[in-house]
Amino acid sequence: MTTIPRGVAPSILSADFARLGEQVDLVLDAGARTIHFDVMDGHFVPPITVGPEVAKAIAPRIHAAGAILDVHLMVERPERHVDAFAEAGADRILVQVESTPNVHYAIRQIRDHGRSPGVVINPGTPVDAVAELVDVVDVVLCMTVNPGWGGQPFLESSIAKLGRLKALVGDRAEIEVDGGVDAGTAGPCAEAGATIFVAGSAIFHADDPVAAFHQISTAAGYG
Ligand SMILES: O=C(CO)[C@@H](O)[C@H](O)COP(=O)(O)O
Ligand SMILES: [Co+2]
Repeated sequence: MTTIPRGVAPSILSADFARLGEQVDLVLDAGARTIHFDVMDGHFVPPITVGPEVAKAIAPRIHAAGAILDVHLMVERPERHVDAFAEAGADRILVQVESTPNVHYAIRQIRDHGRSPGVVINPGTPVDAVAELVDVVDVVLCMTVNPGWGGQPFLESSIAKLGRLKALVGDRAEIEVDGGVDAGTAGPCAEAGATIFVAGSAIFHADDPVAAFHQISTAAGYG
């Protein structure tokens, strides 16, 4: 496995898109080493968000800070989009196991671009769905809300699920959590085995996003 930054990964889904560069710089200056970028196509999930051109626009400032761009593809048939995001500067590309019959192929595409692959499972997807993929990815992301929107409450059943996922994954891949992560939920996720903590609204909707970043980092054990 390549070296992967652990800790809190701010999700720009909840940032002010009119000031996107400034908002990314704010969390990079606070110490974020992973910036999470949610891509939604209006099919796999109802909303439509951003694409490779926006990734390309923010990637240079992320890389200049020594951080990585973590692209979460909530799109049908992600294998059609891997090339564009790799060329746009994505460092890690996460594909949903539910989004394609060819998830192993998509992971191979990501690796062939020299990027880091990850696989994502939705709340309704059992951890066994990644059993044949753990050895070909760097990260397994466990959705702790249903995908598609920021600001949803953390699904408490995720803690027991993370325990089952950690038992399956062991030290073969990092475990990332995404959805409803805040200073209250990050600690239990860390105890259950998570090492990467995506947080959107808890950071960018906070009165003081930098303080929120530090609080969640401390709660996760990366303060
Ligand atoms: O992938 C997603 C949503 O589908 C996330 O990355 C959200 O951005 C998380 O937002 P919060 O739950 O932290 O507000
Ligand atoms: Co996400």
